[in-house]
Amino acid sequence: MHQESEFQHSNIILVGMMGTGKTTVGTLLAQQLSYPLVDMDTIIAEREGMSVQEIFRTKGEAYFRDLESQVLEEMLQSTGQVISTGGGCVLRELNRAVMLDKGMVVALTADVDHIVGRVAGDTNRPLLAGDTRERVQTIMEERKDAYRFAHVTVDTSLLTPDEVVTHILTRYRVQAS
Ligand SMILES: Nc1ncnc2c1ncn2[C@@H]1O[C@H](COP(=O)(O)OP(=O)(O)OP(=O)(O)O)[C@@H](O)[C@H]1O
Ligand SMILES: O=C(O)C1=C[C@@H](O)[C@@H](O)[C@H](O)C1
Ligand SMILES: [Mg+2]
Repeated sequence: MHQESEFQHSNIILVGMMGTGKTTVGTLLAQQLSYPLVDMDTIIAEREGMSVQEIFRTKGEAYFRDLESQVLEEMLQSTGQVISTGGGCVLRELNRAVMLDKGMVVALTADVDHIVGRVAGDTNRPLLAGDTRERVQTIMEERKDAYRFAHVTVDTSLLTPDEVVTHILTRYRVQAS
């Protein structure tokens, strides 16, 4: 016996640490639902005409965070979208409140080894510059509570992106009663 999910047709908002698969899973989810995909990092980079890496370097993290909050609020005026947030979007209380109000918030997690394996060699993440493992461990420790506000949490460490999508869609479409 199932009942319609409270979330059906609302936004699906993916949050989580860098490398947990928000962009990858978001792309697949959007395809399956025929929803538009809103990748916040991509929108911010397009608006500024430079990569996230360049924004951090030339304008600083505070500037990026303000822009991120502004874009989030704008994007959440619409419904029926998949939104892949940037990894640090959860750091502001106001961002978390807006997300909870405007969709089903899904936190993707993964253990340090899997994250390091996924992001190794990619230079597009300014906060991971230097010793990647040390940076991932430090940021995960700093943010260990920040991702806990989500409606749903999926540990992606041992799942393929398609399996992560299946978990999310099950929760999105129906709630077991
Ligand atoms: N479940 C998974 N299993 C294996 N590899 C994965 C999985 N999810 C994502 N990946 C791979 O990990 C890398 C990082 O994924 P992705 O860019 O989607 O992460 P992200 O959460 O969007 O990171 P960021 O916060 O930096 O934007 C990509 O190479 C992707 O193919
Ligand atoms: O975790 C973070 O703070 C970040 C994650 C990326 O998605 C980008 O938004 C940026 O590199 C910062
Ligand atoms: Mg991403």
